[in-house]
Amino acid sequence: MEFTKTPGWLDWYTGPSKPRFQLPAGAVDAHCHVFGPGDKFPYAPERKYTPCDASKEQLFALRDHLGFDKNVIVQATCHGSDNRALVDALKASNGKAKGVATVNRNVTDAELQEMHAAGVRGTRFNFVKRLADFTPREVLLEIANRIAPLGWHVVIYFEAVDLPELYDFFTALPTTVVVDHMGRPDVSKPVTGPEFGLFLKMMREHSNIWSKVSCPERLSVSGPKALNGEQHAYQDVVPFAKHLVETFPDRVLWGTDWPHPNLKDHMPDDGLLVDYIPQIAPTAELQRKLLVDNPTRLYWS
Ligand SMILES: O=C(O)c1cc(C(=O)O)oc(=O)c1
Repeated sequence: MEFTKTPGWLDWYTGPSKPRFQLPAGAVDAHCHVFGPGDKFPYAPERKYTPCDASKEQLFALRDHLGFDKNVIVQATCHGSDNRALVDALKASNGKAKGVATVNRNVTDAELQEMHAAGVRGTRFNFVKRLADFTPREVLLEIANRIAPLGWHVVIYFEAVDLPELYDFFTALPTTVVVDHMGRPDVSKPVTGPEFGLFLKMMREHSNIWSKVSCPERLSVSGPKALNGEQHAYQDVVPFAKHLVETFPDRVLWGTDWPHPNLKDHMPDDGLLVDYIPQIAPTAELQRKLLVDNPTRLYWS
């Protein structure tokens, strides 16, 4: 099938730099995606955007170039609940990738078992309105109760303004819960303010809730951008991510978010995104927890 990219689509950055920051041995890129290729794994009819292709081979080449050991591949909304591209990538990874799928209530136990065997360890619930249609809470809870016995967790993606309304649902989930991209804080507001304060309270009071401290390139208002050798990118996001890493060192994950769906402003150099990490995890111990220990515990044990 032939697909036409969403107008204005930015393709991922080719020829990323070699990071100056040397990743610790066993580091995991714990949030990245594969897109298609569309002629083999068609994009879902209900998708909200049509991306460029981003294959498993290209993802694994990036992993090796940046110095990561493994990947956690997260089902992208452009594939809906058709997890074939994800499962194909997991099976081709020689044990070097685990996955987070998107399932609906019609998924069978046999399908869940098959995904588990391929390396899926979580399911993703999306509350970002521009990306996914609304699913009733009772359906999501039903899915969470189905996947819990497999030892899977739930990944949630939402915007900070929606947290007050979603708070009770999130904190009642029966599994480990991993928040994508810090719950998308408005970084022009203070890190000590009430909006991020609610997110911090949720993490403080619920030890099953984890956060990915990823996507500064999405959240930053001030920049500077991770381009042209910039070693101090996305200054305005640093206090938010650093606070989470230092306060909850055993419940944070980091990922590139390659191939960076729906960026409108610029496409970062992934090598420089890796160079952003020591700004938010300033010690070797914090870096090891963020990049090695935490993702290994959640996905490989
Ligand atoms: O902010 C986004 O547009 C976005 C989209 C997706 C997806 O479409 O799955 O995943 C992400 O992690 C981020």
